[in-house]
Amino acid sequence: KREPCLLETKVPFLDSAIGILRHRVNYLVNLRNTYGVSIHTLRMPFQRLYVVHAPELIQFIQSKANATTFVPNLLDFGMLFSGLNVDSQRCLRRAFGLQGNAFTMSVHKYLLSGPSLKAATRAAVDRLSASVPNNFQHNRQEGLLELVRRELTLALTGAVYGPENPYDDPEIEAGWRDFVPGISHLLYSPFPSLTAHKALRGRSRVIDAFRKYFETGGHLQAFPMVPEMYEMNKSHGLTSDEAAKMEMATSLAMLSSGAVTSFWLMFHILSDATALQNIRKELLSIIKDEPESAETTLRTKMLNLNSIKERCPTLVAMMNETLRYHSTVINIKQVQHDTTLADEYLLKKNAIVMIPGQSIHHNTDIWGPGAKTFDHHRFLSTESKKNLSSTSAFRPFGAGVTMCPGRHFSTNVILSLVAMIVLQYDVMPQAGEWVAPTKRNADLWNAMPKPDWDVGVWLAKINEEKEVQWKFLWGDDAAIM
Ligand code: HEM
Repeated sequence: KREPCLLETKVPFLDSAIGILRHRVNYLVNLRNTYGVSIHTLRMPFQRLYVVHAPELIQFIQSKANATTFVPNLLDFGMLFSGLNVDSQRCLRRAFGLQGNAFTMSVHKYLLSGPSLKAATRAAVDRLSASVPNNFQHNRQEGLLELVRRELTLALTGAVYGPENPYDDPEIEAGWRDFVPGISHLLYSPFPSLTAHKALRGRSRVIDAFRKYFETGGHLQAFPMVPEMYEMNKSHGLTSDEAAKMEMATSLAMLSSGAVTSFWLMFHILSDATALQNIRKELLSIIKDEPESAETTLRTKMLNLNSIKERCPTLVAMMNETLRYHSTVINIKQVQHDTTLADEYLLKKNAIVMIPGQSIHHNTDIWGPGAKTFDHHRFLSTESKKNLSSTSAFRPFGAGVTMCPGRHFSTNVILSLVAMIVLQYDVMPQAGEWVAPTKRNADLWNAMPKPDWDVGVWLAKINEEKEVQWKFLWGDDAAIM
């Protein structure tokens, strides 16, 4: 009786499974909207789930005092979809317990801040500035998601895996794309080998490529994070082949949300003429003309992308609003022992606590009456900006010790890609007008929802810029001044 109330119990144990299958990412938020509860229980076969919606309860769960009661556990998720064998799983559980894994530790060490974050960002930006002019051709027609996805995949993986990046091979990139839709099957299907056959074949192709990459020393030329986590996994007893599989976890963290975020950000910018104009104006105000050289007749314009966060408030505000408005993040923690939350709710040992980000991001008490609409001005106001630093209000990257350590790397690279596109191209909808795709089929496990269909666009190089040669770089902070 003291447990949070149980909702939807027409068919015991199966209501929730059916609800998730039918409504996917919207299921938990629909329940909150229907019943208006702060916390409730869902019963799944062999598992109790508590879904927490109220900011004050979330604060209790996240408090330092409760850090050992509510423990995140991403290791199981990583091991499940990377296909590690039982011995390797045992090794990693023994080595790390619930304290992350070699991958999460290395990302925290290398990408969270400092010179290594700068080096990784710079490597990704260099790749983008070389590839955008080749792939974004005048008059090209393609899906917007597909355009940004390919650019980001090659830039992010290139920066991390170095010159021998397995994803440079289109076959391997296609293998990854085949694999991603299978993740939901690995999580929920009793027979993934039957229901996700194509996805598992794609995974094998990617893993084989990584085996070869490590065997031939490709990792020795990579960002130091890669050899470090490989060696760490081997030192805990994984064979080389099994350690290579853990790159599925790195790839998923790196690739699952960035392209979708860029798609929605681009969509909102392009479909709002005022926003687009303001963003172009802000970017143009920080461009420098390079001194003319005898070698070329083109004018060279240089943009230090490192200054965007300081000098382009509208672009940054739209990025934050894209994350707030669209995020489908669900934080998952495991209850370590029977406990009473906020002196009221009994939570049982081994149950899973789920915190849907949308309950917070669309909460009118926090964000005002317009919480459920996209507002490109929202984060220009001081009041809303204050909320950015509170994970009880803004949590697209999670919260606490497991808060996404790749958040700065990904925002740096996404903002850079968007700046390169809007400065050089007019991007028009093939359909004649911008129509936002629905997100009904988005995956429950992804922090950002993929659109149900891609939006066909038509690229036109901006006329004035035909005579211009662009130089995009990620400079030192001092260069901003
Ligand atoms: C827009 C892009 C991204 C979004 C929205 C995003 C979101 C998230 C979220 C919601 C979590 C779970 C946090 C929690 O449980 O509290 C997470 C964890 C993580 N992310 Fe990201 N992420 C992005 C990009 C990246 C990139 C590019 C990398 C790495 C290169 C990365 C690496 C990680 C890692 C290692 C974790 C696990 C942290 C831990 O357990 O300690 N992410 N991310």
